[in-house]
Amino acid sequence: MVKNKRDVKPLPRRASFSSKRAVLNQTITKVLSCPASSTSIKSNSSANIKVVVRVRPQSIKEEEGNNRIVVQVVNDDFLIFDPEEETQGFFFHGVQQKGRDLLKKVKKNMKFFFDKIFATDATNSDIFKGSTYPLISSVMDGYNCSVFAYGATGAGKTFTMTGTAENPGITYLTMTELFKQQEDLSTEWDFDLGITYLEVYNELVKDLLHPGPPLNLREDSNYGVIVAGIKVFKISNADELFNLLEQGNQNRTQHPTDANAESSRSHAVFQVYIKMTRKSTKEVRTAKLSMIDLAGSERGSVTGYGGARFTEGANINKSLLALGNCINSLADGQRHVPYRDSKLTRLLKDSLGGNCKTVMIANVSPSSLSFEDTYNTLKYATRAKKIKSNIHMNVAKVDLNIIHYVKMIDDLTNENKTLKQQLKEEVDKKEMLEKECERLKSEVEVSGFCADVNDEAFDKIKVLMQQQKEILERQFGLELNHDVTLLRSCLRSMKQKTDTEFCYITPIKNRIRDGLKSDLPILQSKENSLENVHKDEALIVNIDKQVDDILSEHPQHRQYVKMERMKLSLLKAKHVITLESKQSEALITEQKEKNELIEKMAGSLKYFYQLLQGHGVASSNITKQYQEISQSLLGRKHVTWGTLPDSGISSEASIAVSDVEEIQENKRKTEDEANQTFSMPSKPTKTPELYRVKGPNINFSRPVVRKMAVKNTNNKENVYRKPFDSTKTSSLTAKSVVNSGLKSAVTSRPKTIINHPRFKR
Ligand SMILES: Nc1ncnc2c1ncn2[C@@H]1O[C@H](COP(=O)(O)OP(=O)(O)OP(=O)(O)O)[C@@H](O)[C@H]1O
Repeated sequence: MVKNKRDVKPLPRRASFSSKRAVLNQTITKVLSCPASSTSIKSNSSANIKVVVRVRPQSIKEEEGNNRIVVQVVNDDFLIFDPEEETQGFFFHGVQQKGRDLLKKVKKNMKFFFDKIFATDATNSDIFKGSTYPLISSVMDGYNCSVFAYGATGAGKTFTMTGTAENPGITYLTMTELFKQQEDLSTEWDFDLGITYLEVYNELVKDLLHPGPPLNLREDSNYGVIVAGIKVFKISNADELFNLLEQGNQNRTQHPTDANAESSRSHAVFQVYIKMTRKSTKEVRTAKLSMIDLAGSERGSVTGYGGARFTEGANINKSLLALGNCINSLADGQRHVPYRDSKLTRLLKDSLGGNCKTVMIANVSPSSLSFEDTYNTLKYATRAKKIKSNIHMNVAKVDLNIIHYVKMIDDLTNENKTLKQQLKEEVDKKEMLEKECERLKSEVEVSGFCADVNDEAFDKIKVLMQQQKEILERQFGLELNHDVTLLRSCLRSMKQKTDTEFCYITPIKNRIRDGLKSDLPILQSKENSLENVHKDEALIVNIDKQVDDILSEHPQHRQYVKMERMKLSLLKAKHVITLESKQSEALITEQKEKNELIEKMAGSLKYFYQLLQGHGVASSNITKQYQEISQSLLGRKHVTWGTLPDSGISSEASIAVSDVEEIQENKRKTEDEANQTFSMPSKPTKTPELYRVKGPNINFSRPVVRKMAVKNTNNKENVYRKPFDSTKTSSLTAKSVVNSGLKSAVTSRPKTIINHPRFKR
């Protein structure tokens, strides 16, 4: 039983939470161990706002005034407002009259139905179980959700949302459950969680956790209305939340009024941003959970205040009126909804008519003292029931066209085959070089020449041969370093591109084009160091010429020169072997990673196909494509469909490397295709203009909650870097650059060395 506001325990926004933490934790544990209510929010693409009504107990004042009870809760979804009293008959001079007592007011006796009705004995944990508990799994599935408490001043909104230390409100209960579910899912998902807490007071938006000047609202195509400059706090457990809530509530504007001793004079909006990344597939889900404690509406006469308090009240009423108008427009299905009439309605735009599962908690007093307020609240709540919102999961890959997956898997499979073939060639080449090395070694031994000649020509030859050796050694060092680094960096950047873009819809053309830009600096550096190598090569040729000239005059030194040149050849052969084996190593690693990637993609493909199927949007074409790709992977080795926990299929599949010709044919086709499709500039003359990339990223470290990018049904295309100007292009193509990076690293350099005139000798 509620006494007067001043008689009941203080609300936590003024109480010290820390001292009551222990009691509270026990209560929470009890609350959360109770089974959840059967109320459920269905994950339809279109859902009505769920409306629950909470009737608070009478306050002492109401009780003492012996006021009539005007709300009769009949069962958990039906109540009668202003019920008929027991008919006792109307007697006049002891005689029962036929008509009714005209002095008595006619009762409204109105029947209201809601999704759930909580009578006066309901606790906050009951409200939690019947309202926000079902929302939590929706949040985890990537749906935006919101809950707001609506009602007249003193109707129990803050008690419901914030509660007391003994009877914690649903904000705390919801967050505790959210953390619990987060922990349960932590083996499969990585979580990023941030919160904001703000108030709208006198039409000004203020950060409650980081007080400062008023903040502005901005529209974001993905996240609807966002608050520019609000500070997002990262939290990882309920305790941290507790402190922040306490801190925020301290900052909330609150003044006593006649109607409510601790009346909240502002609308408080608590928001949680969640980003979930599936560890296995890198699927990203984002969701926003908003919990709103509205300021109470009041009649000027009831508050009994003038001046600042009156302005306050007028602003509250103005924003609530705007809210009522929005509710009416949405309920009537009107195209224009006046969200812009107040800051509150702009903030609630998402929750009311956007991509959001919403629960409205209508708080009412049962006493006839609040007759009008209760009646209005029930009427608005009834209107709100009619609002439908279009909801969708904020899952980065749900709208991925399955054909892209098929193409990506095909590409990777082909690439894998090519890599295997290259690897085989490298191994063969290495064997050949080792044999050549042995041969040269034995030749040197057989020649058995010992240079003891001591004349000027011989000294000159000696110096020149020594110079040549030094140049070659420097060249080898450079080549080894450069080619291996280049190959590694090419492979790494290719892998990064595939990995990061694995989970978004990215037209392959754009993806490769973007990737090329990052390869350009590497190609540039390759060009530079190749220039040095060419200079060295010219020097070597020059030295050779000088030696040959000397030999023509002093043929007696031919034997010595031959031996020295053989030594150099031996040196080159060893160098090539080292280079080959380093490159083979990198290729083996790359091949392993490609296999893993194919395996991951196979798992993702299955998961998303099931997801589409679950949502009833897997068309026969998609099903056919899916079956084709799964057929082509089944029966091949190393592709395990069971990478996702629910995949069910555990058969092993292979990516066969059977036909070298087929591989080359495929590669040729792909290159032709890429050549026809696009080209790129010969030089990165200026930094390409960057465009906003919409992706499911939440940058909590930034002060502004910007673009918590989620794919929007209206906005399916990602925005990429500005395409290159096709008029300024060279004949380089995506594939050719990536391939040439690879090819040159893998094959060109060794070939250059083997074909070098000195080496051939
Ligand atoms: N279900 C309840 N059980 C016990 N006490 C309650 C309940 N609901 C509300 N109260 C008490 O009623 C008083 C008014 O509640 P509360 O401050 O939550 O109203 P409010 O709707 O937030 O008002 P305002 O809009 O003016 O801030 C408080 O003292 C609160 O403790």
